[in-house]
Amino acid sequence: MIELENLTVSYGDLRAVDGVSLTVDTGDILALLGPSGCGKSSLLRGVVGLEPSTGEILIDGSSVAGVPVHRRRIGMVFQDAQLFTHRTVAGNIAYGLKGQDRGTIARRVEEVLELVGLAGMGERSVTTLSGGQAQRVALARSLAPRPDLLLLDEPLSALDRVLRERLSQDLRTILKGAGATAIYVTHDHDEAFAVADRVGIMDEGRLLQIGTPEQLLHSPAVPEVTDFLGSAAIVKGRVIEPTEAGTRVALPAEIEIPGTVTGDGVRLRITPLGSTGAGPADR
Ligand SMILES: Nc1ncnc2c1ncn2[C@@H]1O[C@H](COP(=O)(O)OP(=O)(O)OP(=O)(O)O)[C@@H](O)[C@H]1O
Repeated sequence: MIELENLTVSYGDLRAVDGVSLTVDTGDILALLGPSGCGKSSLLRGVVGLEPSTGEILIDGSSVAGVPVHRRRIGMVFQDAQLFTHRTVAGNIAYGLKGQDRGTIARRVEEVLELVGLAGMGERSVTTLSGGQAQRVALARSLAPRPDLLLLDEPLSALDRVLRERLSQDLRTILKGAGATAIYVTHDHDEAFAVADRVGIMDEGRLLQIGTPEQLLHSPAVPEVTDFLGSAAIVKGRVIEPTEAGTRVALPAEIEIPGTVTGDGVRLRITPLGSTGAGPADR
């Protein structure tokens, strides 16, 4: 379990993170969502120890104060994969496993490659990978040492929209498969809702509200949450079966949407909600 108590990260007079307190249970994924400059990356950098911070950071009840970055057992995945180009895929993943015997390393590398959907690609040069594959390798590299906490800073934002949507689904499956406790930073609502169990909305260094997508949309704590998320309705759909084209889902015959509709109809956008565990919903 990760607990932040009154975490503050300052650059001179600017409080980029301003007294944030939150908890992430073991195995849960929290997305931090907010406009550019609200302090999301600074929060991650404070937690991992790349920026000095005040307040408490507890991992499974123990404070990480004074623990150097490389001893914190925290993995990080960034927007660009930041792979070592002179190493193979397997060489990149093995990097975080130094000190273990070769057989153990080889087994773990295969295990995480399978987890991220790249089984058998260990000997490939990383320079031959697509952007999406490179991010999967970066994720595998971070997961390999079984970190207590994984921090992901806009890991999909360099990819195109279609790939981003597909990978956000996969990412949730991968993180859940690894049993990872994760904080996932993004400015994309759909991505946050697809990947996370709970979402925290940040603005100007403060955490405005933390909750499930339903709680944020239906019971916003402050008007700024609605300003940022916009109005949306969550309509639960029941998953019937997978089909060749996707998934067959039953929706209620009539749904209520916010606002007044004056035209001929409405267009709906479908966002699977990772947090419900109940399958796709219509938003
Ligand atoms: N090294 C730094 N020195 C001074 N100010 C900084 C530094 N890094 C970030 N800031 C400022 O801190 C505030 C928060 O920045 P941060 O990068 O944490 O926000 P963010 O929400 O991650 O933004 P983005 O989504 O654009 O990455 C911003 O006002 C930014 O200008």
